[in-house]
Amino acid sequence: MNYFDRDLESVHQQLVNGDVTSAELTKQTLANIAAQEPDLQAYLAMNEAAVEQAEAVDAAGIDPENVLSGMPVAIKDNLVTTNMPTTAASKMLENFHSLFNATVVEKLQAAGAIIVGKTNLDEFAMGSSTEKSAYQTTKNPWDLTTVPGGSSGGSAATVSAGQVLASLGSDTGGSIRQPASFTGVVGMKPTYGRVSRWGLIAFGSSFDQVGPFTRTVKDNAYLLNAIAGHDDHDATSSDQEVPDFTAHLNDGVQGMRIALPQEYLGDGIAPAVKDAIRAAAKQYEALGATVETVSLPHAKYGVMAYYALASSEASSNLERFDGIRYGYRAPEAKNLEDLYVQTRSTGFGNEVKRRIMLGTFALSAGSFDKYFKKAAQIRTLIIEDFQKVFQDHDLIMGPTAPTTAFQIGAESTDPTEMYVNDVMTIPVNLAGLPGMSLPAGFSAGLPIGMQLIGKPFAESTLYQAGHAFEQTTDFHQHTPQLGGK
Ligand SMILES: NC(=O)C[C@H](N)C(=O)O
Repeated sequence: MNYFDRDLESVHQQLVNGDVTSAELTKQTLANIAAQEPDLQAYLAMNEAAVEQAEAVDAAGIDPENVLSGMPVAIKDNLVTTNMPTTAASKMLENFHSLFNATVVEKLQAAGAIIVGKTNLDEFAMGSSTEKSAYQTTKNPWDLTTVPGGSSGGSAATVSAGQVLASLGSDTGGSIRQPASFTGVVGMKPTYGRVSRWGLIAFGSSFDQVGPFTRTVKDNAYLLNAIAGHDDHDATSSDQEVPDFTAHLNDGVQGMRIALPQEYLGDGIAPAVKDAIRAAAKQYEALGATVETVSLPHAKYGVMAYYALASSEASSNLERFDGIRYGYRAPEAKNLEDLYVQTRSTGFGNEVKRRIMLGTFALSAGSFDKYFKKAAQIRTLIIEDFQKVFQDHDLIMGPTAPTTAFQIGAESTDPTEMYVNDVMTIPVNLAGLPGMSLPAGFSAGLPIGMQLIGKPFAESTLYQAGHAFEQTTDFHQHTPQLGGK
């Protein structure tokens, strides 16, 4: 059993008709995950109570109005849960159990979704390959020798492998969109503030957003319907009205003004990726949209600004992991200072330590103006670049990542090689805009992702344009290597 060729509505219909119960579906889902887990390594924890929870939904009756009722889903292991451990893929949080659920977890459960397990990530969401997990490297279902992207690699892989129809990830600089691109699924990074961050383990608090992975654009809209909205626990969550994100899916792109930034088809982008995006632009024109080349002149400084700002925020957010309040504690410390040093030296992996040091340096008295302040100024210039383009365009299109999935181990020597993966996703986080990746082609058997970027809170426009593209292409219907097993 897998979910290829199925979507939320079709499975929901089976549940409503009684063709299958949520408990049966959940058992099949768990069995399928267990069978593929030795190859895929997408999960860090399974929900022991999943079947019991599904039985409870069956007993209460599947809600015919809610496609998530009784539906198995997965979540990234940096979203806290009371009934499963939360590690953020760090040794620091080995065996950590939260006393509360993340708001998005509460919302999924309120909708009747069955959270089957928690997916692997780069430690504390720092990375673009899941190789930085302290526990395991998730594989890409399209080619098990390649990475699924990151940091939400487990959430992307489980949907791509047909194990669940939906999962949640988080995106600070590309962590939903880049893995979606690498694994051939749909991934949405909502507008900053659209989804509550309460219970998401903080990395870069002015960037982090939770968002869904799905096989189709419509399914993605359903998931965002379920998780969006203001939350009193998160002061940065917006009180903007939450529309029905499925409402405009069939409106098409006739008359839509799409911008294609020249910088997004420049040096460093693989030729096959550029070709796929040019073909997608033609497709949009054929569907009645106009596509115009524009410029985002400061986008190229985005990666530098991000690594100063996000690392600064990380250095502050990760201060709490001191060996006393949470998780891991070094066993043989001589005194308090030694406890801090030993705990943090052995509890954090190298990439996390690198970011903490980078951030601490950028925030230090002698460097603040030179790095942090400069980066904040670049952030403003990038926001202004987008504002200018959006004065006379409805959305921006381009590649999600410069390449398709790379080999495991390929980018492990120079950390900055990994950082440039996010060159086209990071500006979107710097500006707080919504961005979505969807399948737009293949190169040597590996998926290529297209990124659509919208105005603040215009996720509906992205879904509308994404759905129009998906309806006229079949990239989302291909089955990965692992699916043949
Ligand atoms: N968290 C993210 O969005 C991933 C990004 N590649 C980073 O390492 O910061």
